[in-house]
Order: sequence, then structure tokens, then C-alpha cells
Amino acid sequence: MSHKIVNLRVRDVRFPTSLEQHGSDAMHTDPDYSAAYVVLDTDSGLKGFGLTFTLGKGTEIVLCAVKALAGLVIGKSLQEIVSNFRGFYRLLTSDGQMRWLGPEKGVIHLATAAVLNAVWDLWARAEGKPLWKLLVDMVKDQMLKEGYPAYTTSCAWLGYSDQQLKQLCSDALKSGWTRFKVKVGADLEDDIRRCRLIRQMIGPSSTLMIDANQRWDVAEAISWVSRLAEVKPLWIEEPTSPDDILGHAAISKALAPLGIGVATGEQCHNRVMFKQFLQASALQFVQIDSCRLGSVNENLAVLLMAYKFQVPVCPHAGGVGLCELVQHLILFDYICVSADLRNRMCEYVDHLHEHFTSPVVIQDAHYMPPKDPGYSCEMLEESVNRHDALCLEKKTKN
Ligand SMILES: C[C@H](O)[C@@H](O)[C@@H](O)[C@H](O)C(=O)O
Ligand SMILES: [Mg+2]
Repeated sequence: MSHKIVNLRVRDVRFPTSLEQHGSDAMHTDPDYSAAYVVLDTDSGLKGFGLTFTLGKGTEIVLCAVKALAGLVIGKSLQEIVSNFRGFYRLLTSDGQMRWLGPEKGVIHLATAAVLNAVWDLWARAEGKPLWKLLVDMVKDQMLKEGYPAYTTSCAWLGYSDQQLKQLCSDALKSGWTRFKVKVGADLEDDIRRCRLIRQMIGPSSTLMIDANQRWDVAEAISWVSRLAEVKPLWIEEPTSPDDILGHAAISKALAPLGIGVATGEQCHNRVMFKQFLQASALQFVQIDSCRLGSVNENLAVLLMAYKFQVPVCPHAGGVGLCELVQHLILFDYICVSADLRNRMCEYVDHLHEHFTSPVVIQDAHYMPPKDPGYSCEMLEESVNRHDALCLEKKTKN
């Protein structure tokens, strides 16, 4: 069956996470985890679901960009696309007029990710396989039995109180978590207190990471993180502007003697920047993101480059749907590329999974390989309707 794409629908889905400070950090103090949610309809009745992650306002701009790409997708058959997927990727990213908005970065690239994620989902469903299985097309017993190691960010968002941090850490420890990420960057004394508190809660043998979400300049990053070295973080994430490759290299060099690596990638525009980060030894942990880069296509390129440079990949997943999608990619990385779990783990945040038809399954702090066909992008219709910002707007206007 050729599965001709006959329609592309896109919805502006917003969850009011800012009300409870879920997802808050030094730069994004009121994030509403949101998605530009794409549904592809085919003539066979099979559908493909895709999304990209945003923070609330601005999702409508991504929607416009998705609509601008729709013409390149509607009318194509899945068969036609996958027989030359590279060509199709280039068609979306190299359109003579639209590439001016990027190229391959910013809003237009987020839109590309949403659309291509839906195409990959459609393909995996057509094959009756979860995406990772479509990619690796083989079974690795270890992953099926034990899953892929995860770390949690959900215990220590910046806007949480100390009481909340303590409670969440003790709950997480009980469920088997041993790797934790803490938000930092707004106030040094506050960071020292919070990091000490968490280190005390999780003990010396658990792994701790810190994330500043681009808050500092280079010199400030080095001095601030040096002050936090006592809690022994494995990495400092996004210490400075995500575009400053040489700045990251300087930070990496300065922090290496303290045993602290630099992690980045959740806002890295594209594979070209990842290449330069790797060439400049500017990061020690690659954080791919399923929705920032041009979908599976571009992420596979980054996984291969990371392997070439022998830098571990620890995906970013702090957002709605990001855990659901990226688990497929990291399974592929393990089974087909790295075959190594040293210093490797996938981020997990414990929010909004209940809106997905195939939510992630975490067991003993591991991602259990998804079994349902597709790329795990499909949301419950009821959730989409309830959170569709355009419908809400209309309702309030009436
Ligand atoms: C606004 C978001 O929650 C970010 O804080 C989040 O993606 C974060 O950087 C992370 O690493 O999970
Ligand atoms: Mg981060």
C-alpha cells in the first residue's frame, strides 16, 4: 500500500505548566509546555502523528511555518518519501524561498521537525513497528529486559521550594533513581544551598548534573561552576549562549581539572553546529533533541558524529513529548552505534505523559523499549481538544 498523504493538520496544544512552576529554570521562568502537533492523513486511513516542543507563546508562529511546509508534503506517498528520504529532507529544508528563514534553524526548523516526526511515525506505523525497531530492525535482549538508563530532572526545577525538592528526591530514591539534575544559574548562594541539599539527599554515590540554561557569560560560568564543584557535578549544562562554540570550549578546558564536563545541545541549531562543537572539544556530553533538529534524519547524523568523536550522547527530554520521542533514538544509538552505556543516560521528566496514547514506560529508572507501532507522538484526542489554544481563544471570544 502506498499511503498517499492527503491532508496535514496542525494544532497549537498548550499545557499550563507555569502555574505550578513545572519546567522553570533561570531563563524560562514561566514555561507552558506546548506542542505544535501535526497529524498526517493518508488515503489508506493510516495516520502519522508528529510534534515539536515549544513554551507557549510563539506556538502559533510554528503553526504558520508548518502550514507553509504542508504543500511539500500533501500529495506525496509514503513509498515515494522513504525511497528517497534524503531527497525529501532536502526538499523541506532547502525550499528556495523558505530556507531564508533558517536555514535549518529557528522556527522553520522546529516546523520541519514536527512534520518529519509525523512522517517517521507514519512509516513506523505502516511497518507495524515502534520507530526504534524500524531503525535497528533487530532485538537486543539487554534493552528489552533492563531498558535504557535514565536520569530525572523533575525533582529540582528552579521554582520548587526546598521542601518540594526534599520530598521529590526522597520519592525518586524510593523508585530507584540514582541520577539527578538540578537547575542553577539565578542566584549563586541559592544554588549552593540547593545543590548541597540535593547532594545530601542522594548521597555521594548518586550522579548529579547541573543546568544553567545559558544564564552566564564565559568567565562567569567558570567562576560560578567552580563554586559548585564541591557537590561534584558530572556536567554543567548550557553554561552560556548555545551558539558560542569557542566559549563552550574555554569553559570545558577550565572545568576539566575539576572533573566537570560541559553538556549542551537542546538549543543547538543543527548538525553543522554539533560538528563544530565536537571538532572544538567544546562539549563532553551531546544532548540531542528529537524536536529541535530536523527529526530522525538529522539526529542520526549527530549520533554518528558523536560516535566518531567518542563523546557520549545523553539526550534532552525536558518538555512535552520529548521523552516519548527521544527514547527511540537512544535505543538506536545503543543497539546500532555506541553499544556502550558508560556515562550515558537519557533525561526523564515526569510531566504530561498522560496525554499520550503510548506514554513512556519507566521501570527502575530505565526507559523500557516502546512496543507500539510508530514514533510515540500521538496524543489523546481529548487532550488535544482540551488544550487547543486556538479553540480556547475562540471560546473566550464568544
Ligand atoms: C524550559 C524547559 O523546562 C527547560 O528548562 C528544560 O528543557 C531543561 O533545560 C532540561 O534540560 O530539561
Ligand atoms: Mg537543559
